[in-house]
Amino acid sequence: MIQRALLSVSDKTGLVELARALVQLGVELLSTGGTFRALREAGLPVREVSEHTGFPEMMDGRVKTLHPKIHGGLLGRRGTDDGLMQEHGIAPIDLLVVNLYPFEQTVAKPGCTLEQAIENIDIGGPAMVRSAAKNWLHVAVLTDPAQYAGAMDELSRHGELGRDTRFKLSVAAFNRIAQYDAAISDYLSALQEDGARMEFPTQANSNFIKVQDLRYGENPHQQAAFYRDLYPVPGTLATFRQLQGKELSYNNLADADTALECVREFSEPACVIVKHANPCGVAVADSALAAYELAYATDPTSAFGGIIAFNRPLDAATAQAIVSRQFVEVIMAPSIDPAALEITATKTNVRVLAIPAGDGRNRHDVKRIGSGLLIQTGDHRVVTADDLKVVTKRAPTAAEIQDLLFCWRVAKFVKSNAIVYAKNRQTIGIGAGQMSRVYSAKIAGIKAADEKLVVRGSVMASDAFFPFRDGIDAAAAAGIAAVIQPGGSMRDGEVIAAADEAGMAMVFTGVRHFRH
Ligand SMILES: NC(=O)c1ncn([C@@H]2O[C@H](COP(=O)(O)O)[C@@H](O)[C@H]2O)c1NC=O
Repeated sequence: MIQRALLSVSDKTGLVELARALVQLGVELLSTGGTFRALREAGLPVREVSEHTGFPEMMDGRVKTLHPKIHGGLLGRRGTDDGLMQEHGIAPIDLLVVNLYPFEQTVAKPGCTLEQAIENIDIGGPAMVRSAAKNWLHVAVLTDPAQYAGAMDELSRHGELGRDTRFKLSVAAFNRIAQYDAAISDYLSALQEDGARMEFPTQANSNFIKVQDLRYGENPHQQAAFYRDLYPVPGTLATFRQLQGKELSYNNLADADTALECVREFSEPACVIVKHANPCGVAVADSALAAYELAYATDPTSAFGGIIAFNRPLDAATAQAIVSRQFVEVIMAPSIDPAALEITATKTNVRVLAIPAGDGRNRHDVKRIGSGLLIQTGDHRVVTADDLKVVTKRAPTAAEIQDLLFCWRVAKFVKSNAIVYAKNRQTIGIGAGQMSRVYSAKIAGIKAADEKLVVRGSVMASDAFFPFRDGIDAAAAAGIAAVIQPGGSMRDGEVIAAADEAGMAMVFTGVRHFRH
């Protein structure tokens, strides 16, 4: 039975409704300054904590609830500590409603000072939350207005919050405290003496929320689950809505991430098909359907069972073209037209994801290694025509520049060593993940030949510089007309000479896009 509740909240959403329902159930209310005033103004019977403890709130609210009568009331074991509690005049508190000073929101504001941040570190709130959550067998704790309705419903039906509910609320409370402390630690450990923030703080904390268990990991003998950031960036993969299809697998999600990131590189209608972490076909065209047709044509063999991403809504014609032609694991787009969904529904296994618009990206890339993490800022560098340095006698034509930039954007998402051939903003051969660049170039050529795509007059992107002229010689022999690459090799002179001998145009970006 809940006889007494303490309410102390910064976010007063839903407070009065909750308190009114508690009063109707005969619960005695205790409260701190601002919360007390809000309840009083709503005409509800409530006693101030300071009256209850006989000790005033002081130090601008730094000390309000830090008192044995409060913590004893929250921590006392009913049935074990009753005598002690009576002896010391400690009344049990059965329900705690607390949400904390808005530290996260405060430090997110531009220009937030250290002093403002420090004053928004809640001390008494988390202390009470910990006391109540530890004593979950006897005490219930609400730390989020989103929990109020469910709690009120259960209370009105059963007159109390059951054991299961109290345990879940206790776990949620400790999770909230962990998030809160991580936010404080993140903020302070990134702060430098001059007030600037370090890119990489002295401690890296993480708060990830489980979205779902996965059937298995990369392989069936591995277990897996999918977690998202506590605060996902709008437009990133974790914000997806699955509209139909089988449960997503570990590999689906990993590949979908590459497909989404790649397709968002383009502002015109684009389609990216990913297989085993690499794009196997990418194209830009006047419509999603035309882009899909071209992307598919790059490598139909690999596109089988692929992940297909669009940067435009999925329409019925495109959905029809896909499902009538190929086996596909995942189709993703910013939104899915209802008519397209009717078509994909005929293939019940196909996972269809809507990823709401938003071009946010995670600031950091993280890779787990044995007992450690490698953290880097994301590879968000965009190369434009103005960044290109022509190094050959022949400068690329306007059409070649368009293809070179297209090809370069694709190469950024191909595992190194990456070589991409393209023409008319369609990939026509992709060589990925080889340990030597010349082999990636050979594979790109083989793929184009296998699909009977014409290499002559195409352009080539290389994610890093050519260490020797052999890659250029091979490309020239295949008919490549122009090349984009970072430059910077010791043998750039030889490489440029090879291009000049073949009458090729070559541009340097000065930027490398390794991807491992
Ligand atoms: N100092 C204390 O003893 C203390 N006890 C509760 N608080 C916080 O004070 C806030 C509510 O204050 P008010 O009721 O005055 O609006 C809550 O966010 C609560 O977590 C405290 N504030 C900071 O530590």
